[in-house]
Amino acid sequence: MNRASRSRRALRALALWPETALRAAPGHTALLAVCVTVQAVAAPAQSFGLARLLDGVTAHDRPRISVGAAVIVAALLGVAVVNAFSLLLESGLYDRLHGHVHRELLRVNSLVPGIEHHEDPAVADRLSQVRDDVEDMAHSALYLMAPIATAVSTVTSLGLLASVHPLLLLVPLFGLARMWAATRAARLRQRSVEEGAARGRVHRELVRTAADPAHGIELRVFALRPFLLRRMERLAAELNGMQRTAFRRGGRAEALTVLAFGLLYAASVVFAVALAREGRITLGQVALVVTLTPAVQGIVASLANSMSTAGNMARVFGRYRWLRDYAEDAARRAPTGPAPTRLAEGIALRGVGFRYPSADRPALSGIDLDLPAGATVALVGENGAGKSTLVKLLAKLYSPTSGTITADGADLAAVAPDAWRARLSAGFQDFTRFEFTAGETIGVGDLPRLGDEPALRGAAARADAGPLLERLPDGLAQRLGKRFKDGADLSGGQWQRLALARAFLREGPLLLLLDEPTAALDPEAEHALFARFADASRAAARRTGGITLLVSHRFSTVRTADLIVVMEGGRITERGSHEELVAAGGRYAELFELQARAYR
Ligand SMILES: Nc1ncnc2c1ncn2[C@@H]1O[C@H](COP(=O)(O)OP(=O)(O)OP(=O)(O)O)[C@@H](O)[C@H]1O
Repeated sequence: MNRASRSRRALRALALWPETALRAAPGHTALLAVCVTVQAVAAPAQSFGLARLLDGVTAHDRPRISVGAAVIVAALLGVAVVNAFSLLLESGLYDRLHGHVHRELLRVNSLVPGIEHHEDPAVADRLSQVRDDVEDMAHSALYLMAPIATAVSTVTSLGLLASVHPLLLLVPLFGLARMWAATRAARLRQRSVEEGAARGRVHRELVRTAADPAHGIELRVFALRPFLLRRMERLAAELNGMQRTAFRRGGRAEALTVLAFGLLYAASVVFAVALAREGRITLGQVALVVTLTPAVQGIVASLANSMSTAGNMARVFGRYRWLRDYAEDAARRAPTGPAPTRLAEGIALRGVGFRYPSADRPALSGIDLDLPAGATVALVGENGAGKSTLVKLLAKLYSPTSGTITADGADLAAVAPDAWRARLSAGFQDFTRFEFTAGETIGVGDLPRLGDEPALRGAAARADAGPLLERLPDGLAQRLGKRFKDGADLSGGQWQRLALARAFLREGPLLLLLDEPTAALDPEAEHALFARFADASRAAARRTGGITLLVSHRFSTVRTADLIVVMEGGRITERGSHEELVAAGGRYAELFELQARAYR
């Protein structure tokens, strides 16, 4: 990308800075801008007042003395009032922007229909950077005030200095060199942050793994803490090294310009005194130079800071803008076709292949499979065979890299992902532990029925979670999660039953995806649960043609399915009913026999 288009992009990103503040809290932003303007004018106004006062005293000019004193007092009072008021405004502005940014990121993230973007390391790094930028974005309205203040005080102070002698404008002009050095230093620092993004992500992941109580047991059993610590230290040392180099390179030029600026500043005071000795300027004007020049130094410093803040904000909002464009583009490209309301024939996969963006081998190849309407289909196969990948393709979380999936002949590629997912329900082995109330934990499986107590109890009963609800002191209203004082903690199996109840809440889904959702239950409990569920869902399946796709390693459950599909290395190797597959004497029969023997 050339320099012109880079600048255009930076300017577009920069425009989002005030736009975001004004959209989140227009009143607060405008009032705070007025406050900082008053604060910025106050210092030069006091210098001006002092000059008037001194000249009035030397010339015995009483009106001039009064004007000088009035300007000083007004500036002092104005600052006092505005300081008190802006404290209140600042916290309100931060809170509003913080809420706005979180809502906006959630909105933007939910525009992306699939989860492929999490697999692309470049996209994942940028997403992680945007998440890290949230605090900067939440503070951005406050950061915006510094450039406003700087602009106002630059104009007033430079105007006053030029009124004494135009040559004095050389001092702030030299300040531009300082600004260049500060901007370059900030750019180097930022570049080192971006270059270290991948390492930073791994480091954060390691910290999360080490600190998450969920991993506490394995960390202790395998004595993993020192191992994790060594990895973290190595990554931290690499990151620190990159940052140190950037700081050193940027800092040297910045220090030199600070020194040179100080020397020029001293020269300007000597120059003003010389002018006064020749009678070309008044005593008040000397005082103006002496008191304003330190302020000018401050202004130049804040100009440099504002430039570096603006550079930082251009990058922060640039990344956010990229995410927004990416998500809006993904949403625009997503199909919009309607989803079927019932299935007469079923779902057909033809020549379906899939390769994860980061993988060099396909996870699925040449899958030809018919899932008949109303059937219960079990997927079996060893770890890594491709079962979960197939489930994710059916949920439209990924799109096949080759082949087609059709529902009653209609290509799923043309169906809006949200519309299709509204017809699905799903339960996974690595389910989410929503730390809401027990009722809500089930109810999020079908948001319109979040508060429908009979429906929640029905789903809980189908997942055999009824006795669990009875044992909870507040029943459906019981808060879950040990992080809350009144929260009940559940065992892995209990959490899993609630997740299963969530999957069973939606009435008559066209496709119920159950990817080892009962792995934490014992085989008998799993078998009993599915036998009961199959009875209960048969009537609904007849009505809507809904298909249940179950992934399980438990053959006592698998054998009850209408159709069993065996997968190996991303391909289907066998299919049929339990009896057919056992009679065929293939891999299924072998695995079934092995497991049956273990239970005898
Ligand atoms: N996000 C991913 N990125 C890259 N490769 C992946 C990803 N997820 C899975 N794979 C690979 O795809 C292949 C199929 O994995 P999948 O999870 O579908 O297997 P599975 O049959 O469900 O296994 P399990 O019984 O262990 O759950 C494996 O080789 C796995 O390493």
